[in-house]
Amino acid sequence: MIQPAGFFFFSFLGGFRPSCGLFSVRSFEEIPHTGRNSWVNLLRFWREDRFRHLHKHMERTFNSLGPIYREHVGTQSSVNIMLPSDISELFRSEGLHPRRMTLQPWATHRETRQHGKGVFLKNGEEWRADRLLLNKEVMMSEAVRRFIPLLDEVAQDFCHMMQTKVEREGRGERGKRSLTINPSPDLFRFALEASCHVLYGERIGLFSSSPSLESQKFIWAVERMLATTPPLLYLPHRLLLHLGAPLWTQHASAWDHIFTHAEERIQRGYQRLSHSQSRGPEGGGRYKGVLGQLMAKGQLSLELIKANITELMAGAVDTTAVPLQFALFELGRNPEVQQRVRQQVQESWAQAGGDPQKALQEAPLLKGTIRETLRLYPVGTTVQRYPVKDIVLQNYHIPAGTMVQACLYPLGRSAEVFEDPLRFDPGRWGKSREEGQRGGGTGFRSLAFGFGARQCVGRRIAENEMQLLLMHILLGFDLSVPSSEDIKTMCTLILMPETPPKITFTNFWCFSCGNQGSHPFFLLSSLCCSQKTTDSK
Ligand code: HEM
Repeated sequence: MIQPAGFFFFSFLGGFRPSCGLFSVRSFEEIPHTGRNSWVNLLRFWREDRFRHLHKHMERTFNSLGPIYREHVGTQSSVNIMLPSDISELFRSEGLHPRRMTLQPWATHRETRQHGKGVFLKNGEEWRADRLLLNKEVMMSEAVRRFIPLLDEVAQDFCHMMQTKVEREGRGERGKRSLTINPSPDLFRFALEASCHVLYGERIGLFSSSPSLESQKFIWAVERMLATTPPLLYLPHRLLLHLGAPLWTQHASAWDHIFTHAEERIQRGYQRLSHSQSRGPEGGGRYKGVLGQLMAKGQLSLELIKANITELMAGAVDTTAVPLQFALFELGRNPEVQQRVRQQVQESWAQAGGDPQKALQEAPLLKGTIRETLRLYPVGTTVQRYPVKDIVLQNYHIPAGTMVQACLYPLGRSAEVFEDPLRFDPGRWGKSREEGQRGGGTGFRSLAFGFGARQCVGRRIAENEMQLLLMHILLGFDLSVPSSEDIKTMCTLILMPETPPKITFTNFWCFSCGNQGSHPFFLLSSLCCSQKTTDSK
């Protein structure tokens, strides 16, 4: 069994202590709870619309019951925690194959519809072996180096599309035109275009004047799947399935659409790959996306490749499009922060000589911006684990197999964990661990992508995709917001704004030569023009 580095050392220090001299461990039953009757609790959830505001409900409950509580709602029971020290203890006790709560309705759907039955339900060593093969194509630095240019191309195209829009529809004098829009639909298109480029190695033309209806339908299907999942987690969904409940029907048809979309693209990718292989070595040199890599290597069966690509596609769009909305909003309402990040980005881009990966490496505030956004607005509000051995949290005994949830929304906004928690400060992540972060230094504060063997497999795609887009936006536009009031949020399966925020984009312009934003040297006209002179030599 493979364990994270340091596991044995930590388990030796912090393993389960049934009771120790000074204070004895309290029983599981003594953990504060929100009510023992899970069906009464479920009714309360429905009545008070708590599914939509689960993150706020958790925050309130921690405030009233303390840093650990039990909750029983419908078919789900969990122990909820929020302090980094407890979360680190939980992750130390995870096995190789924690079951993930969110996959249950999906798994039932797959079983009943006979879609590659069982493919997603692999566990243990078998699952781990597949995941390691997948990691090579999406997580390892060699893979990241290959797909960054693809993401960069889409990010630059997004900015050109936006520039044209601002010039055409914006107000103000030439060179400083502004346009206030809800960027959400464009960000969804960006996320889908970027993930298709990386996964299938092909562009799907979503920035063209007539983007395909098929792609828009895919975006709607993912939204519907996410929105219908939370209630299904708390209800006996096999029963719903047999009753033909509308919620279940919507959920199932959304999944069917996602599977069909992925199936068609995979089929096309497969044909392209066979075609290029038949043309001999000269056809095989170009990077063909994750799908092409997996097919060319042939280590996973076609069934498994399909399953993994479908899962990646389903997880790829909303997860990045939504935090980008929050990031633009926070940068827009914090102009000094925006200027600090922009300055770093300008310098790093100027020094990187057009190499996007180098530019990102030299601009840590961009990474800080993403971390800070996900601290305040975690896409997934919880990370769940089933410990494989008994553990002690807050001096309560937690039996192996209990579902324990690390609650990221209350964690990210806790004054016990973060100094001035509501301040948007990308710089806090570059500081030494103790600065800007409270409560001792075990880490486990930035957990938006989960942790360990089962952490988000799309993490590197997501981080680079979001950073590249923000980099080009900051190079090309000044951002502001018409209203700096806090955004009201709601939970579907992911945390999102109740109403997408409006953002004002103002084009930058070099007054000397007329170069427009997104040009690396746009602001300092001397740099812009000197670059032109150098180029023309
Ligand atoms: C800001 C963006 C994203 C966030 C915050 C995020 C967050 C997460 C989290 C918390 C998990 C569960 C991890 C755990 O239990 O330890 C997860 C799993 C997963 N994510 Fe992401 N994700 C993001 C973007 C993406 C993208 C872009 C993709 C696909 C390209 C993706 C695909 C997946 C998949 C397939 C899993 C399941 C992995 C497994 O169980 O093996 N995610 N994600």
